[in-house]
Amino acid sequence: MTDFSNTDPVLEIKNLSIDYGFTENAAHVLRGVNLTLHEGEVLGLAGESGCGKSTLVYGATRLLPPPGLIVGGEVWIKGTNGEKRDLLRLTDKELREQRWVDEAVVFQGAMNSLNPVYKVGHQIKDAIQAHRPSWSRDQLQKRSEELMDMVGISPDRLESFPHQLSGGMRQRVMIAMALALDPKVLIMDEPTTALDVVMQRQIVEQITELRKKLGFAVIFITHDMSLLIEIADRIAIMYAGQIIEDGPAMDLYDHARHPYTKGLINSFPPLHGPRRELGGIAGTPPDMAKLGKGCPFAERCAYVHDDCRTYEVKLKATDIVSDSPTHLAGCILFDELRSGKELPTELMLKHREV
Ligand SMILES: Nc1ncnc2c1ncn2[C@@H]1O[C@H](COP(=O)(O)OP(=O)(O)OP(=O)(O)O)[C@@H](O)[C@H]1O
Repeated sequence: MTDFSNTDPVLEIKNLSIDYGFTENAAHVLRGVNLTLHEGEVLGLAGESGCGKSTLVYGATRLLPPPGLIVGGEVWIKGTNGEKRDLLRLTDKELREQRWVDEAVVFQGAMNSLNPVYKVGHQIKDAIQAHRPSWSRDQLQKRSEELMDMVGISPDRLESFPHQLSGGMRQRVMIAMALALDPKVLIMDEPTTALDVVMQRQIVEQITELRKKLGFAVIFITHDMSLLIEIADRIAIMYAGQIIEDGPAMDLYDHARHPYTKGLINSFPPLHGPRRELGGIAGTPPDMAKLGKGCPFAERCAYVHDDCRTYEVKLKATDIVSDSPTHLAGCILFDELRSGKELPTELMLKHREV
């Protein structure tokens, strides 16, 4: 786990807002999200189903299908030439040219998106050729073999059809394809969810290895906090379309600030360390089409009080309780702590002590 906060950002999402629908009934699914990914960093994005993780990354990469609508914000990406451009303001042609080169996305359920009637090699070469039309057949073959090798599959499997590969192998092929043009940013939406735990582990280890070797930065989406702590340098937690906590992975895991993060961590068994009783979070996330004022977690929060009903969630430093200046949280308790009120004891404890 490394601190990348001093390295240059490769991706900066600023104040991104996304609606589903455009009538007065539109659901404001993403509300002013800020997120920064630094060069070479693995950023884990977690939160319960429906909190907006996929909407955030597909919106930020302009891959969001209708009725999703970007209603505001900026997404600055650093290209391979070092120049920063706002993805939301590129023309379609510019977008096509930079996609796969600057950033690549491995979609949720990607392993099922290989075309069943073409051999794997054909599909990898096709993807490369779209961006490197002048490459010879030999060059395409060589790069495809290199990519298969990189993700731990024998290059002779280029001759296989997707159904001849296991789920884990198909997922690796998708990762190979995403890395084909050496992108600086790799976005992975639940890349291991459909796989058994052994395969999950192997894929996570492989991504870690490849990241070290090739130096790309990763946004890794999952709802599995235990898995995230294995791979991420930094973790951002989403709830009801907002980032409610963002901090160095270990600090966030050990000493979660937001009551929601605490509940989320407590919902998964730890991969290492002593066994502990699992909790969970009572209730369900709010209906995004009917969000009112105040903290959207208030209804489910054990520490809720009157002021939470009008509190406007805003990420702020929590260095008042830790020495990590980059650990941010959007919870009224920390504002109150600053003004002299005490924090509930459970929130002062390290997660391992709870
Ligand atoms: N096509 C759509 N029309 C209306 N609302 C949608 C649509 N797609 C998603 N939503 C809503 O947007 C919210 C965020 O969904 P999103 O898929 O981004 O969440 P997620 O955190 O990625 O969930 P998961 O972990 O299940 O993939 C949800 O409340 C969902 O109901």
